[in-house]
Amino acid sequence: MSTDSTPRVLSIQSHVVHGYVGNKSAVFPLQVLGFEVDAINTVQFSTHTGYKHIKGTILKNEEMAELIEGLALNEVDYYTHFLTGYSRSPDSLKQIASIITKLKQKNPNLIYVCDPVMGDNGKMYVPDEVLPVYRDILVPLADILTPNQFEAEQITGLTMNDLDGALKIIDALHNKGVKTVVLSSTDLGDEQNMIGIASNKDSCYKIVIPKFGATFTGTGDLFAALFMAWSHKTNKNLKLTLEKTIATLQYIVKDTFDKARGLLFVWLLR
Ligand SMILES: Nc1ncnc2c1ncn2[C@@H]1O[C@H](COP(=O)(O)OP(=O)(O)O)[C@@H](O)[C@H]1O
Ligand code: PXP
Repeated sequence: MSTDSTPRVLSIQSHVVHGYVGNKSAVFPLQVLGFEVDAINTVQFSTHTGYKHIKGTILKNEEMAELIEGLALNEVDYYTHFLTGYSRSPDSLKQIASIITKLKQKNPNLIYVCDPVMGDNGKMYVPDEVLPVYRDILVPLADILTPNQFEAEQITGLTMNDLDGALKIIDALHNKGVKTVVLSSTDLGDEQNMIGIASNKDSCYKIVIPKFGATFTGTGDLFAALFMAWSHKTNKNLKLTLEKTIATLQYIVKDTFDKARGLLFVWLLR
C-alpha cells in the first residue's frame, strides 16, 4: 500500500497512434497536475474513429484480466482514483465493474470517475449495446460522471430542451447514485456559447463556455481528466473545479484553434 499523498489513478481508455483522444488526451495533463498515472488501453487504433479508415486492435477481456492480475501480484494496485472512458464492448464495461470492486478492496475511499463515452451531436460512436451497461451497471457506481448532453439524454431517456430539462436529467442521474454530475457541454447556450453544469448534493453551478467555430475530438476525455484532477487539487470545491477545468480546456482548445488557423493561412499563401 502507498503511504505518500500523491494521487494515483488507473486510467482505462483508448489509445491512438495519431492525434489526441482517450489516454493520449488524459495522461500527460494528469501528470502535469501531479497525478501518478497507470494506463490501460482499451483499443490501439491508428486514429480516432472519425477517420475514414479504422485500423487497430481491441483489448480482449482475458488480456485486461491479465494486466489487472499483474498489478495485483506485484502489489502496485493501490489507487486513489479510477478513470474510465472509451470502450467499445459491453463485456469490457462489465469487467470494469468488477475491477472497481477489486480496487475498492484495496482502497475503500477510491474515487471512480466515469466518462460514459458513447457519442455526440445525436450520434453514437460506439455500439448501441454499451448503453444499458453504462445505464444499469457503471453509472450507479460513479462518484463523478461526465457525460455530454447526448450521453446524459441517452442514459436517462429524457430530453434536455432547456435549463429545467437539464436539472431534471441531473436529478435523475443523482437518483441513480452518482455523487457529482457534470454536463461537460450542452446546447442550452446560443450561437456563441455552450453551457456546462456541475452538481452535487449541496450545490449546482452553470458555466458559460465561449464556442470556437470548430469541432474537437478528445476534448471530452480531457474534460473528465481535468475535472478529476482539479476536484482533487481544490479539495472537492465544485465551483472552483468547474472554473479551473474550463479555463484549462479553453487555453488548450484556443491554442489548437489558433494553430489550425495559422496552418490554413500558410497554406493559402502558397
Ligand atoms: N467548439 C468548441 N469550442 C470551445 N470549447 C469546446 C468546443 N468543443 C469542446 N470544447 C470544450 O471541451 C469540453 C468538452 O466538450 P464536449 O463536447 O462536452 O466533449 P465530448 O463531446 O467530446 O465528450 C467543453 O466543456 C468545452 O470546454
Ligand atoms: C478511439 C476514441 N477514443 C475516444 C473518443 C472520444 O472522444 P471525445 O473526447 O471527443 O468524446 C473517440 C471519439 O471519436 C475515439 O474515436
